[in-house]
Amino acid sequence: MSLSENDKQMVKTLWAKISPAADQLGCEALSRMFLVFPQTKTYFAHWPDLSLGSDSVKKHGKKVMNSVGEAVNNIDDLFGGLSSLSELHAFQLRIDPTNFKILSHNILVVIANRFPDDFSVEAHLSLEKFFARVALAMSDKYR
Ligand code: HEM
Repeated sequence: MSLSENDKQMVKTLWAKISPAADQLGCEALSRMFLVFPQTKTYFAHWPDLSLGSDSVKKHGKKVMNSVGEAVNNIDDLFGGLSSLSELHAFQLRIDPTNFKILSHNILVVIANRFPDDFSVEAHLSLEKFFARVALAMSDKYR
């Protein structure tokens, strides 16, 4: 399933609106992921503190959302744009790729929660498709 021009425009417009809050969104998305899907915490056992809104979670949330912003900038070539991150997660970090869907879902939830007025049915659909592509692109180097 590929992104239509309309999807791309929708994602870019929504991102322009929400990106000033990206750090906060990233922190909330990770915090939710750790609480709701605790199996994801095993990859971060080396962090001193995985609790809701800890410094490590804040710092990492910022990094993750920076790369989501980069993905929006590379929306016409998501696989190219995310290839080195995919490689890192596949070969150095050894993350099971099913987890990409879990994190993407949590990012979607926090966007809906923090920006309910912008989360129209159309925006939801385009964002859902975008994150499905991001998750797929992040899984690309595993093969
Ligand atoms: C949308 C999907 C994701 C994006 C865009 C993303 C992005 C990133 C970025 C930018 C880094 C930092 C890389 C660096 O320092 O060079 C990173 C590190 C990391 N990611 Fe991801 N990530 C994603 C999904 C996941 C998932 C689902 C997991 C595990 C459940 C995960 C586990 C890790 C771990 C363990 C690190 C290293 C953390 C550390 O420095 O201590 N990532 N990720």
